[in-house]
Amino acid sequence: MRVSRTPGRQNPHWRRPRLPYCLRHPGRQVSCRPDDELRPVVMPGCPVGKHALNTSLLAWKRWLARARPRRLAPRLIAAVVLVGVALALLSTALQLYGDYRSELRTIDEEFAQIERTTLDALANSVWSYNETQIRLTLNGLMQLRDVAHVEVKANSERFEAGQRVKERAIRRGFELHEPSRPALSIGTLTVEASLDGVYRRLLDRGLVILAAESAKAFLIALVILVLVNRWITRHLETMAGYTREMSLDRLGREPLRLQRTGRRGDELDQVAAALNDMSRELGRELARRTAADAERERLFAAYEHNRWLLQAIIDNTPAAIFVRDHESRFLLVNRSYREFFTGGVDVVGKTLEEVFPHDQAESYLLADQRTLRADSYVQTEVEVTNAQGLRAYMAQRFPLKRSDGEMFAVGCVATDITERKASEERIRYLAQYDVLTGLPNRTVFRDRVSQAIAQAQRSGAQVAVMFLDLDHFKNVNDSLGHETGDELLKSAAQRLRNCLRAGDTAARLGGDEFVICLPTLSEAQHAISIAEKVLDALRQPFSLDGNELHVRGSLGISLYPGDGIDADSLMRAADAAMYHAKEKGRDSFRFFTAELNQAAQRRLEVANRLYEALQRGEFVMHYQPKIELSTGRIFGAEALIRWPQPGGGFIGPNEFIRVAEETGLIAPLGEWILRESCAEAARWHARGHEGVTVAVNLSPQQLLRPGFPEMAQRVLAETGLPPQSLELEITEGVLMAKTAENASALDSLAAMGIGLAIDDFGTGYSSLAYLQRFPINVLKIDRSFTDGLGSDAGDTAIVTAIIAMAHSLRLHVVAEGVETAEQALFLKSHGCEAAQGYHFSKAIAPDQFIKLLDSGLPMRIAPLIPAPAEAGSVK
Ligand SMILES: Nc1nc2c(ncn2[C@@H]2O[C@H](COP(=O)(O)O[C@H]3[C@@H](O)[C@H](n4cnc5c(=O)[nH]c(N)nc54)O[C@@H]3COP(=O)(O)O)[C@@H](O)[C@H]2O)c(=O)[nH]1
Repeated sequence: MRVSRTPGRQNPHWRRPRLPYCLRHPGRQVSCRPDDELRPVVMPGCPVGKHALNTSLLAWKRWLARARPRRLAPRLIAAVVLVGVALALLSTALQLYGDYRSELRTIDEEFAQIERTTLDALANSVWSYNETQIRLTLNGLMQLRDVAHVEVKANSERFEAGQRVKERAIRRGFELHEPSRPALSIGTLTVEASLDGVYRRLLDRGLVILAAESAKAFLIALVILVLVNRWITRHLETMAGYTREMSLDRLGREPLRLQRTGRRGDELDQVAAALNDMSRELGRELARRTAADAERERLFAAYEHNRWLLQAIIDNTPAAIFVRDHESRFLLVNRSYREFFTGGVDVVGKTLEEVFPHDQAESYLLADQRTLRADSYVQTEVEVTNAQGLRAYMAQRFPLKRSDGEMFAVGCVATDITERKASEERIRYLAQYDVLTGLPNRTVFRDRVSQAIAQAQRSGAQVAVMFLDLDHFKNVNDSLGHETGDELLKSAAQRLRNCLRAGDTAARLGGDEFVICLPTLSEAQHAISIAEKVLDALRQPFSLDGNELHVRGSLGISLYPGDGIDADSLMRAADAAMYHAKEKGRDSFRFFTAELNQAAQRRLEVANRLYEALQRGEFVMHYQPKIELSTGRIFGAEALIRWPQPGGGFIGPNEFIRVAEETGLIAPLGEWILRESCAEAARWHARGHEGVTVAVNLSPQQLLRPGFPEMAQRVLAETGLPPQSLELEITEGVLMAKTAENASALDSLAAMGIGLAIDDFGTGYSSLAYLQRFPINVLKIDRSFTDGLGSDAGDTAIVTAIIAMAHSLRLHVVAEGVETAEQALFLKSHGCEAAQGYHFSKAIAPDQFIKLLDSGLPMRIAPLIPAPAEAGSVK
């Protein structure tokens, strides 16, 4: 880049300020902007006449500026010549003046000489009146250089020579004295010297001097010019050319070199050195600035990139982001903010009041101010209706500070928490309500009962707590499926609600268990009427999925303060009363009593002792023989668990299996039962009773647990029992629940060779479909049907039908609960392959069972061994 000769137009660094000026007041500057052009302006209050004059002066100045010689040498010559001529004139004038004075002195000396040499002779000539001599003397005087006229006056005589001079003459008169008497004047001599000659000589000499001086001055000027040109001007031109040619890329690189010999160190060298210094410094400065510019450009590019990146990030972040200054003016917003809060409109530069309705703007402003006052994060929740509907946002404001610590704005990141809030609401709901029925759950119910108790304590009223369980709900679930079961629970819950007043609470504890709280009960009779109302409501048929279901309920009632003084004790009491109602024939209600309290306490005690009993190995297995009816041979046994109690007797499985299921202990307990039964059967085999099978009852929860088939396989491997010698008894309900998982587990078990029997067949759905679908080998007729054989036509018909159906499906049939020889004979005559029951043997201890096997005797229709003491009696 070259340095411009008119830098103001091209290069801002070299720009010469061009100030506007007033045409009327050219010397006066007026205020201007940096980019103002030189332009005439008229200042107010300037007389028009002066204005015109100033315009002319300006024009002249410009003309002179243009006409002024550009080169230094001619100007120098002119100056030297002018000065030389002036000096020559002065010197000539001085010389001429000296000559003039000298001429005058010469004239004076001539007059003195006349006085000395001529006056006495002339006085004698006059005294003697020697006219010729007088005339000769006068002519002689006329020979003097400047004498122009001489005149002698004596008495009346007058003698003269030359011409009288009227002006520019010096006249001198001399007295002529009588030679003998010097005091006596005899006449006068007047001599006139003309100055014309003097002047002429002076002029000639002046011209000569002037010419000589002028020539001298010219020569001197010429010499000066040559020298100045040689010593100065050409170097100045070199400097000018160097400066003109100076460009940004040559700065500091090519130093100025003058064509001079030797080291002088004079002003020119100093100027050249200064120029080189300047060029070098400028070069360095340029390099520094270029580097700075490059760095600035790099930084700016980086800044632009970062800004773009930041904007891209904040625009693509799902959170809404804004920055507002002290005056609530938006400095920055991202795309999400525009979408969520301003309907897509860009609001940067606008204030809150310009964007939002007054109330909204006011609340946002208050939040901003709170953030600035607090000087820390401030979190608020905002609800906004936008294109996505009503959304909730969590706005986290934070103060923004400058490097000096001064707060200048509020930043905010607002995240959409609509889903989270909905989830929280849902979690809160789930924590308090039963999803299926919408009724409060146990936690809320306990709370309501506690509140009711607190209120009753003040008012002296009673509080009733009811525990309701749907009778045989399990059967509905098992036979019609869970969906229908769920629908039934929902409908039952609705009916419960309909039976209650405002202020009463109905809740679902889980499964088919409901609880009701009646606060401020004035008398127990009111609880009875509600209980009857509830049971009556349940008695009305339920129409679900095209089925008409008849459901009953069992209901227990406890009262505050008589049956308990807190929510838990009242609920336990109502639960016990409900069990009592079930035991007493269902579809009824019972109040809690002291005896029930004992039973409930016992259930609690069982639950508490169960784990320790398992750890200590307190359980034992008993085995009930299974008889082949055609031969009377014992071909297997059903393993039945017993819990012996100190002092004799057992706690029956009916009492603790359900507790084990409720507490989750059924898993380890079930595994122990399987291992113990398989080990025992392996012992039978070891004693030579190969082929004798053992049937183990499976709780529904056991089969549904993942890994059950693997566990069974492990147990068989550990005990050495062939899989074909193991039969697992499952209920119909197990097959109905979670069909896919069951099918997989049952298939695995069957694939191993384990036999599968359906226990209590006939009490559930009795579906042929699942018998075909699952790998079942055996049907066990429930003892409730066996019980009516021969006496109850219905039971007899059912049993014969089951036997026929099982055979058609190529299944073996085992009749349970055979207590009489008639029942055994009937079953045998109708093709039932096997039976078990008290008629043959109760469940007996392992050693007894081995003895029975070892005896090798076939079972007969009549019992072979006397019935032992009641093994299942409950302690
Ligand atoms: N998951 C497991 N359940 C088990 C296990 N052991 C037993 N049980 C289940 O407990 C219920 C009660 O069993 P229990 O008190 O042992 O009663 C069994 C027999 O004693 C009884 N029985 C047998 N024959 C007769 C009879 O002729 N008359 C009569 N009144 N009762 C008789 O029946 C019960 C066996 O029933 P079932 O299982 O249906 O074959 C009971 O439901 C057991 O299943 C266990 O180890 N695991």
